[in-house]
Amino acid sequence: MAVFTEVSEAQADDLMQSLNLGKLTALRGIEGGIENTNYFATTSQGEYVLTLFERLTKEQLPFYLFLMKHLAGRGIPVPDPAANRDGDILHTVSGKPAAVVNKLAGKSQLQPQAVHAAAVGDMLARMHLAGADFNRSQPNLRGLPWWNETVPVVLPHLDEAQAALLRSELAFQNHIAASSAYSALPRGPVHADLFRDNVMFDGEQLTGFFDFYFAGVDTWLFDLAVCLNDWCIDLPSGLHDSERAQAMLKGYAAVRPLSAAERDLLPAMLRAGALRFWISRLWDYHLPREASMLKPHDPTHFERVLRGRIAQPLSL
Ligand SMILES: Nc1ncnc2c1ncn2[C@@H]1O[C@H](COP(=O)(O)OP(=O)(O)OP(=O)(O)O)[C@@H](O)[C@H]1O
Ligand SMILES: N[C@@H](CCO)C(=O)O
Repeated sequence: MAVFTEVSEAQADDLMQSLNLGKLTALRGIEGGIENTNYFATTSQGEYVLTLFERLTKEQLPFYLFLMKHLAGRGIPVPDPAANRDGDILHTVSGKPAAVVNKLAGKSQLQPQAVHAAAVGDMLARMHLAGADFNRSQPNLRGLPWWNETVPVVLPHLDEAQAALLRSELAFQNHIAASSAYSALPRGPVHADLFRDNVMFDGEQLTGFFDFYFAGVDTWLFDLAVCLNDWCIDLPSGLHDSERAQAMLKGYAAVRPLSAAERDLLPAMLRAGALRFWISRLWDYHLPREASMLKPHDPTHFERVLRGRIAQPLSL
């Protein structure tokens, strides 16, 4: 259940009418998700998603919402936040910041084949290019500074071998981030959390992707590494699937070829992507927040992925 804040039909109807989206005919709480309150709202005009932001602030939200609007305007299939007569896309419902977006068609593909990985690679590259001239900037709030802050907090919960791995990988990533090769990587707005549950498919056709609330400005290669670490890793073994990875890389490079610096640093960014989600899952697991984390994700999965990425670096 991901309804942390109740919204009445009257409240939702008022909002939908102020957005010129028609009269509310149905309102249904959405069960998935652990961060925000989400409802499907049906009106006389169509189907929408109403989100009340439980943790993100009014200062952080414009970056995500305007990025979605920018990408949607460029034909990227992402939810388009609805504006009121004054052009505002960030609203207030029950005292919480809120947004209304169009409902995307399709469903998640939780057992992807190479064809799905290729479609994600293609779409990710299109998103990177379409976002290149987005005029707002916000860092990836789950990037290196957050890893440096959070590792000492989770270390006491680990056994000796895990703690040694976490410390040494963090040192490696600090070293990489200070290198001139890393500075040469192209960057821009990235999704940073484009896992299987955030992409919709109709058969083999990618129909859209959502959940931009970990987006930020970072290297495009990091975004690709996050996708490779989810779409091209077998569950629950954590083993790399070469066929899906080659398909994703090919799909991406057909739209935006990787530079020499990106090819060189792909193994290091695959490790960075695994480290990022190992840390966040450890943090969520050992330091649960009130009224959230109904079912924390397994941190050991990304420990396995990281060990695999170190033992068998992916070479291009
Ligand atoms: N624009 C959309 N179109 C269709 N379905 C959506 C849309 N936005 C959200 N959903 C549905 O709502 C569910 C929850 O949304 P989401 O994943 O964004 O939750 P969250 O709590 O905000 O984030 P998290 O996944 O990080 O816990 C999704 O799994 C999806 O089924
Ligand atoms: N994709 C994240 C959850 C937050 O969206 C994870 O699997 O740890």
